[in-house]
Amino acid sequence: MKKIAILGSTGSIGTQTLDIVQHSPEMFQVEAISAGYNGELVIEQAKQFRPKLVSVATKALAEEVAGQIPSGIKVLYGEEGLLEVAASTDAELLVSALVGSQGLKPTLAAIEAGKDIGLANKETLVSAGHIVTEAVARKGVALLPIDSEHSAIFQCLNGEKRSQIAQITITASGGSFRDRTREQLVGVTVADALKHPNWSMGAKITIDSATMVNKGLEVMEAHWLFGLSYEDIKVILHPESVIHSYIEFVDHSVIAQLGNPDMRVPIQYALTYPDRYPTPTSRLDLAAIGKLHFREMDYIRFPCLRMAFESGQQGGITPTVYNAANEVAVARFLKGDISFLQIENIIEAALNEHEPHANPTIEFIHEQDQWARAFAASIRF
Ligand SMILES: NC(=O)C1=CN([C@@H]2O[C@H](COP(=O)(O)OP(=O)(O)OC[C@H]3O[C@@H](n4cnc5c(N)ncnc54)[C@H](OP(=O)(O)O)[C@@H]3O)[C@@H](O)[C@H]2O)C=CC1
Ligand SMILES: CC(=O)[C@@H](O)[C@H](O)COP(=O)(O)O
Ligand SMILES: [Mn+2]
Repeated sequence: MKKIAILGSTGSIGTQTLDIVQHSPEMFQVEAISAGYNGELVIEQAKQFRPKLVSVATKALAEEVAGQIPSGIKVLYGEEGLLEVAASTDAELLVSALVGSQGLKPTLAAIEAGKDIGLANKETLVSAGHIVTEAVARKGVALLPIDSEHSAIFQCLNGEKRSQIAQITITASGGSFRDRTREQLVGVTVADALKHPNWSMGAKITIDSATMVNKGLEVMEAHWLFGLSYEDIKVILHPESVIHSYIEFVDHSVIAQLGNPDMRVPIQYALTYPDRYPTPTSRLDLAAIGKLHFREMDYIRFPCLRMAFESGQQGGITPTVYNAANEVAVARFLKGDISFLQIENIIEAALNEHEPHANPTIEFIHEQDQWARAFAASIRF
């Protein structure tokens, strides 16, 4: 039985992780879970999965939750609660599925505590890739990708030598506004932006898919996960999200990983790696699908992807700034405070304003993350 902990148990990845556990209860034991503000759901999860530890965002909610779940389950809150869920229990593996760079500190704490990581929270690697990968190597833990594209590449790499990769190609669905011109993006609504064509995900990543920031974060995530230079990472538009990504090797042989768009497949693979077991998902029927489509990526239509490549290539503190500015810009868009196209204006302004800095310490990363957030929040149009 594998003992796991989940950061973000009430989110899209968190609930799908618990769905996997529910499907194979003999395989997993949930030691600890963390939620933010969804008290009702975390109470239900605590009753069903009986973890030893639950954490929520605030003290008031912790008190409310403690009164409604079986006695004996410890309830914590805030950053201390996240750190305890990540690092303090007997869990062997942490599913890191908070949204945003708030996942960085608890994910690092879990690594330092010797736990394997199932990584959904890509912002952690974007914001502090060199710190996270150094800690992973020093502690000898496994960093197992949950993000569908990175799970695909990881699966394609089984038994292959990384030195024999010519390039990897990450597929992008194009998000909710794939077929609109830039002119047609003026005045789009939050509700429209939240309609992803293929995946049901949290609000922040769904907006990131529409701006193509998600693909930008994934390019930087792939750089750190697979040790690839940015010249060897390509992005292609693939509207169906059936090919999750592929690798071309030096002999021009190409290996791809395919499947219906369902995150429970990569989540379970991270939980059970290197073994595979049945999942409660549907089988891929290529004959029924008939055709798959591909298009060259248009970096003028999607400037956030261009800025992501530039930020990754600049390295140092720049990806931290790109990510933090985007997090604030997306929150402002979701609140109705700015328009869709102003998300990219905010990222660009933060990148222009920041001072590049190579090899930042974790303290400087946290400081610059805060600087970029304050800057992105201060911009008026
Ligand atoms: N969803 C998907 O299919 C995919 C997601 N990812 C990545 O996985 C991560 C999670 O995404 P997703 O599951 O969609 O996001 P969701 O928004 O659905 O879930 C986020 C989780 O984080 C919790 N949370 C948010 N704010 C706080 C806070 N201040 N304190 C404590 N907990 C908090 C939420 O709690 P609550 O709801 O209780 O407030 C929720 O459990 C992201 O980094 C995303 O990019 C990667 C690939 C696919
Ligand atoms: C499911 C998953 O991994 C998401 O990150 C997905 O990739 C979003 O889709 P697009 O960013 O390709 O629209
Ligand atoms: Mn993805």
